[in-house]
Parts: sequence; structure tokens; C-alpha cells
Amino acid sequence: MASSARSADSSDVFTPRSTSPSPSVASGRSSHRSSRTSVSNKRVSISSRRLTDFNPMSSVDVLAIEEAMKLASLDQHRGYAQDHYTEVKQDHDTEYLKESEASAYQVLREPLWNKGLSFTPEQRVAKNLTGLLPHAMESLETQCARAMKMIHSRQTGIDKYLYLSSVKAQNVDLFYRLLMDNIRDLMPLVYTPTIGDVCLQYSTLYTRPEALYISIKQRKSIRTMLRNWPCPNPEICVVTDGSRILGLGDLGINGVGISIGKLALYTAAAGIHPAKTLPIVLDTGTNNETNLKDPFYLGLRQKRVSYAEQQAFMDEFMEAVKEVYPNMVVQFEDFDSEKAFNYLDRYRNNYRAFNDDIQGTGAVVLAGYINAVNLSSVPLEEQRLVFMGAGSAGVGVAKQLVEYYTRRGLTEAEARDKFFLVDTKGLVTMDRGDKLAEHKKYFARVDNAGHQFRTLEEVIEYVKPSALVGLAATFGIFTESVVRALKASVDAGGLGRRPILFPLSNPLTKAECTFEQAVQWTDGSVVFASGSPFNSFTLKVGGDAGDITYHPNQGNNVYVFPGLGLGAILSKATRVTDEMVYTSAAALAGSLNAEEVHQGLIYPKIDRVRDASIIVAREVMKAARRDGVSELPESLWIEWEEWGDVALTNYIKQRVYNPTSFSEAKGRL
Ligand SMILES: NC(=O)C1=CN([C@@H]2O[C@H](COP(=O)(O)OP(=O)(O)OC[C@H]3O[C@@H](n4cnc5c(N)ncnc54)[C@H](O)[C@@H]3O)[C@@H](O)[C@H]2O)C=CC1
Ligand SMILES: CC(=O)C(=O)O
Ligand SMILES: [Mg+2]
Repeated sequence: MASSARSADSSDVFTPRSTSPSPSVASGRSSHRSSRTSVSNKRVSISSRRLTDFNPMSSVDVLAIEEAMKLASLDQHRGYAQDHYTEVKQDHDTEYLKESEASAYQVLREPLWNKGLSFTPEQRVAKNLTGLLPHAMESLETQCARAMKMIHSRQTGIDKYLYLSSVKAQNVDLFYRLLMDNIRDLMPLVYTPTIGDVCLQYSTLYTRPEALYISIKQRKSIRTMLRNWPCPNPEICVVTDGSRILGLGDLGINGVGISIGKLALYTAAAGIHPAKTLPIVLDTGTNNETNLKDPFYLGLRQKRVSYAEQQAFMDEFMEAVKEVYPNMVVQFEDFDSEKAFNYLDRYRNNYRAFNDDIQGTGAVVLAGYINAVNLSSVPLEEQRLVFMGAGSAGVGVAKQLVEYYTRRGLTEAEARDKFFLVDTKGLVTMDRGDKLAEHKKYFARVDNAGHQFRTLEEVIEYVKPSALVGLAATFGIFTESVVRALKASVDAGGLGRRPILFPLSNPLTKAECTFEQAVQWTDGSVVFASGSPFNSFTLKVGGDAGDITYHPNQGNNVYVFPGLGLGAILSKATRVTDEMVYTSAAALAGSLNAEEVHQGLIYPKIDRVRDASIIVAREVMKAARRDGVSELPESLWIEWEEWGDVALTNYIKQRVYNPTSFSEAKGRL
């Protein structure tokens, strides 16, 4: 962080690590790092030659691509031959370059220090910046207005993303002010849906490192690589192996875009300091043929290793994390479903870890469901739910809802009975004749009397559901006949009842139906939430009634993971417990303001995601305390018990990052 790095106790927050902070060092982060990587100098120069020689955006001619392929294959051999399963030893000093010791050039080049045109005249003199900047001094707001103008001038989502990314590479405070103040417009760029396109093309769009890239071939050096991260003591990491990125399948190392995007939202939506976030991709190969044939693909050019081999690698990774960054919370993201469930079970009791797709999604959908049931006029006990998709998200959500029902007085069997999960083969039943994946067995029906239901229409006809949830990553699978059948089954229960329809798959190209379709096919009665954002929809009614505008909800785990992570960090939780996850859902459900309730929404508006995250974090902290996993001093808890939520909320607010013009950005964890 540029500004808190300047405060007296900033050594823990400040970023670049260096052995030689002399003025002769050319620039900020990259120069410090290269000064310490003499062991692998040769490898570094080979890969940088590849990156600079070929501008991926312009090299469309065949010759350039052939040449690139030749060089890429050379690079692969040379690079990996050197560190194949051997440890690359590097010395790690614990000194970090201080901003006060940095040259003016370094201050401007370090994105965590650079304040752009917001440097005051006094700061410009003190830091020898006079003449290096235009004379004008501007507030962050003015710089944001300029940046928004530039974003609007770009035509495609990717181009807008690239512009934003370049802002982040130059001025972190500006990037986050921009994102926080324009979250409705910009979140769809740094997150779903645009991040899906970015991940698909990550290796081609690549311009600079933004994450830790840990390949299984470097497994002996995991600790070294973790220590190489230039910001000291990161507190939250999002780690993926790229095996199931959004609904786009196995993207290999290209999936790192999702770790980067989610961590940008940890900062924008919950105020975790950017210098405390660490995106990680574990490269264990890819089964994506397009990637394997792509000359620019940056990951290991091999098929994925076996589950057993990856398991051993994962064990080593988790142990290394605990040793190098013992306080860091680990968010597992977008692992394919078998690994997602296995790793959650394996690590949840011994590490500060949670799975976003299982638990974060479970919590966010539960929150939306609690509010949707109220709007639907179908009593909680009468609800019956069909889930299209029985993967990590589908099963994770259904289990979270079962917990809700049991807390409401149902037995576990009664609660489970409300859920009908459907996958590519139809309704999941015990006697379907195929080998059920372990995670599906809990919900496999045994009351189907030998009958199998292959299509969604058949399932709806059989179940007569009140709610339909889509987590199948299949575009358009909620057809008109499916949605009308859902509405008919709800209408049959009585007048004024409303169907709950949640097409939650990401990105938009995988949404089970659109918002407009949902409104049209239910004659406007739908209670709707989608994974990626849709625009409001105006139905032209004509006549005296006038037009009616319908507002969608975004049911995305972005409403939960930032607050859950922040709560886990601030409470110094040794584990992320089920109670903490459940509480995050209950807190989110109760976080709507009067206007949002009046508008019939089930989630807070996305512009209020930060308010919601603070509430979620506060309640998660209290849940950690109830579960006995908070390592905060007892005296603090006694104080908060005495003074109540206001005091705890203030404690959180004082610790969140909030870049402002001309002054130190507030907040550090
Ligand atoms: N809105 C949100 O916050 C979240 C949304 N998701 C989305 O949920 C989707 C699924 O994620 P995971 O469960 O992790 O994936 P997964 O791959 O583990 O599961 C997908 C499931 O859908 C089923 N399926 C696929 N095609 C189908 C079809 N044509 N008909 C019926 N079933 C079909 C598969 O059999 C499998 O059970 C993805 O698009 C992901 O982006 C995931 C997490 C959070
Ligand atoms: C939102 C999210 O985590 C997913 O689609 O996988
Ligand atoms: Mg995910």
C-alpha cells in the first residue's frame, strides 16, 4: 500500500523485498526480485525474451506463430530441465525496502506507493518528485473520472479489463478507489462475466506476473516460492489448480485470472489491504487440448497428473503455507468437484481454510433463499427444491440449505427429503445404475420406486417444485417449457404464490436462462437471482398500466467470501468452522436496508457490498468466538460484549483499506 506503508509501523505492510535498495537499482519490484534470483538468471532471461519478443495482440501472421511455437518449445525444455524436482535454493533476507529509502523513480514505479497526481506539493519536494509529474495536483476522484472516461471509450470487455489492469499495475490506490466507487460497472470486468473471457485467453493477454505460479515440477521449492512473494505476511490467498474455472472447465494455469479477480474483490468489497492478498495457481498440467496446442500457453505442457500425485503435492503445499505464512487464510477456488470436496475434508480441521464454491456459494444461496421464501408466499415447510447440477456448488448449496431446515426444527431426513438433484443422467437416485460420485450419494433419492426421471421436465412433473436452482454450467437449460412448468406447479398451490428461480452458473454464457426470459415466462411473478449480473428489464405493458421495470438479484458468492475471509482474519480464527459459514449466510440475509426490502430484493444492491461484508465479517468474528477458535485476546471480547456491535463494527472499520486523496490510506490488518 502506498500510504500506510509510510506510517511508522509500516514495516509489516510495505511491499518490495530487497537486498540492495541503492539508487542505482533501476525500478521497484522487478529490480529487487531480479537482484535475488541469480540462481535462475538464465531461466528468467529466456522467458522474458519470449514475452517481449512477441506481442501476442499483434502477431497474427503464421510465420510469427510458427516462430513462437519453436521458441516456446525451446523455452519449455530449458526452463523445466533446470528445476525438475530439485530445490532452487535462494537466500531470503527479511529486510524490506522502505519507501523513505527509495529513489523518486522507485516511488513512482511501485504501484503500492505511487499516488499519481495526488502527491501534494510537500510530498513532491520531500520525495524529489518535482518535475517528474505534471504540475497539476488532482484528487483521486478526478483521476477516477479520467479513468472512467477511458474505460467508456473502449469497446470490448477485454479492452476495458486491460485498461483497468494497467491502472492497477501503476497505482493501486487509484485502481481500488475506481473499483470501489464504480463497483456496479466495474465488477463485471474484474470478475464474472469478463474474467471468464480473460481466463480463456490469459496466456495470450499476459503482460506481467500478478500471482504465484507454482508448478508440480517445482514441488521441492514451494517454501522458497512462497517466500519470494514480495509483500510480507499475506493474510489471505485464493488458490486454484484451474481444473474447473467458472463453468468453463479445465483452463490450466490460465485459471489464475479467477484468483486475481477474487482477491481484487477481497479488497474492494471487504477492505482487506491489497498488500495482504496473494493469488496462487498450482500448475499440475491441463487436459485442455486448446491450451496444450497454444504456442503462448504459459503452463506445463502436459496432461494433468493423477489425483494421487496431486494429493501429495497439495499436502506439501498446505504444509509449506502453514510454515511460511502461519496466519494466512486459504480459500480453495474452482477445483474440480472431486478435489474440491476431498481437499475441504482433508484440510478444514488443521488449516485456516475454506472452499468458496462449496461453502461460500452455500452461504450466499442460503441467504437469498431465506429472503426469497418470504417473497414467494410458499411457506418454508411446503417448499420443494430441484437442483440442476450436482457438483461442488450444487451439493454445497443443498447441504447448506439442509442445515438451515434442521435449525428450523426439521429432522435431517425431513430436510434432505426436500431436495431433488439432477445431473447429466437425470434425477440422482440410488438405483440409477451408474456409479455415483461420492459427493452425490447423500442426496441420491431412494423413494423413486424404481422409476428413473431423465429430463428436467419429467423431474418437475414428478416433484412439483417451488424452487429451481441452476448450477449445471449449461446455457439455456431452463427452457420456456421448464420455467412454465415450474410456475404451473407453484400456481397450483394457491393464488399469489411466486416461483423461485436461480440460474446461478457463470459466466453469462453458461447461465441457465436470462432474466428477461424468467420474467416473461412467469408473467413477472419470478423471484430471481443469477450468478452473473443481468440488467433490469422493462416490460412494455401499454395502456393505463404503464411499463413495469423488474430488477434482478445477483446470487454470487462475492456477497460472502470477502466478509467471511475478513472475519476469519480479524478474529484470528484457527479454523473456518461450519458455524462461521452458516452465520455468514444469516448475516447477509439480514443486511438489506429498508429501500432494498421495499424493492423486493433478496440481496443488498451490489453498490452496498462493502456494507454487507462488514456485517458478515462482524457476525463471522462472533461465530469464531462462540466456537472457541478465535485467538484474539479475551479482553477485547469482554469489551465488545459490553459495548455491543457498534464497538466491534468500529474495530473492523478502523482496519479496512480505504484509499483517499492527499492523505494516508486508512486501514491495515
Ligand atoms: N453463483 C455463484 O456464486 C457460483 C456459481 N457457480 C457456478 O456453478 C456452476 C457449476 O459449478 P460446480 O458445481 O463447481 O461444477 P461441477 O462441474 O462440479 O458440477 C456441474 C454439475 O452439473 C451437471 N451438469 C452438467 N451439464 C448438465 C446438463 N446438461 N444437465 C444436467 N446436469 C448437468 C454435472 O453432472 C455436475 O453435476 C459453474 O458454472 C459455476 O460457475 C459455482 C460457484 C459459485
Ligand atoms: C462464482 C464462482 O465462484 C464460480 O462461478 O465458480
Ligand atoms: Mg468459484
